[in-house]
Amino acid sequence: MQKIAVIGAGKWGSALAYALSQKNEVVITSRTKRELENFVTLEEALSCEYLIMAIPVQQISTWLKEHFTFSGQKVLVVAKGIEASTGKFLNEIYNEYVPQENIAFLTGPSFAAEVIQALPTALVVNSKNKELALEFADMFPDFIKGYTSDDVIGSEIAGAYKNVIAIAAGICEGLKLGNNAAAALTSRGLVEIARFGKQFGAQADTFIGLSGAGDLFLTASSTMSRNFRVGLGLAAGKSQEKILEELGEVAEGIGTAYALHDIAIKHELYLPIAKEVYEMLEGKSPQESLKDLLSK
Ligand SMILES: NC(=O)C1=CN([C@@H]2O[C@H](COP(=O)(O)OP(=O)(O)OC[C@H]3O[C@@H](n4cnc5c(N)ncnc54)[C@H](OP(=O)(O)O)[C@@H]3O)[C@@H](O)[C@H]2O)C=CC1
Ligand SMILES: O=C(CO)COP(=O)(O)O
Repeated sequence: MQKIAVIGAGKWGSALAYALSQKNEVVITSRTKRELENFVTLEEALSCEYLIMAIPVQQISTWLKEHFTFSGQKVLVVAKGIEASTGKFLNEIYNEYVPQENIAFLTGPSFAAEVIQALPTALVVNSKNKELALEFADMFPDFIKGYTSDDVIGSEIAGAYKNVIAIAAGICEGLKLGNNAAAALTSRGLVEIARFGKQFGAQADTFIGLSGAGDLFLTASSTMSRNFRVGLGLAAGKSQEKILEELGEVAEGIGTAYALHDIAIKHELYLPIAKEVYEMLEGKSPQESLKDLLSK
């Protein structure tokens, strides 16, 4: 039995702690203390051989700098997003602290609320170290089908970018533009993600699999998605602050839209949906943005 520590007891960290505890010994820690039997100090968590990192992307650089020293741990990063302040991908951030052979990234369509009910789910463990990917995939319980991939950058881009497309899809729904418009937006979103991924060396197949189309279709079609709900809020004319206050949870698509905006300028990339999401977050009218995206 493996001893695993989950770091970050939010929705996803808690759901994964539950899932992994079916076959392994699991402890959990978080910034805010919880009254849980298996809640431990950060120091104790960091001494475990396996770490599940569930801290959101926009906070992770500071957290790693303040708290993390590598001592041989095997790390599975489960967040999805791109750092807004630097445009760095998660694997670039973590690679400053953890060697490539010790790190893996989790992607795929997976609402925490369904994982915690033990509903059937398929996930992908992505790592340059195939043995490590298999080791993590093997830790999942029967209700989670674990796949592996070595396309770290492709799966990471897919997982991060779909949150931005989900915001656009939420706006489309909020504005009642219909099913045709939603399908157009989602499929064009997938093309936009894949084109962006190609620029950074991703494998094309990743985008039609679980990490790409799978997670995009889930997130861009359900009010269970926080990012989709951000879109609904924007369509209703709410401010970013008000939306986040009502949400009470992280929505990585916001920071990622800002990151994509900077990356697009730096690399001169055409990212039409991400650009409109960024502009709506900056105050452009959703009606105007969706018209620019969907009309001639
Ligand atoms: N929820 C889901 O269905 C899924 C989420 N993800 C991804 O997982 C990541 C986490 O999401 P989720 O758990 O849902 O988010 P939540 O909003 O539920 O929880 C956020 C977590 O981050 C911790 N946190 C926030 N800021 C800091 C900080 N400055 N230092 C340390 N810890 C901090 C919080 O700690 P505390 O509460 O102790 O203060 C909390 O544990 C995101 O990247 C998300 O995109 C991926 C797949 C599915
Ligand atoms: O990544 C997710 C599902 O795979 C969760 O999406 P939200 O953060 O939009 O809820």
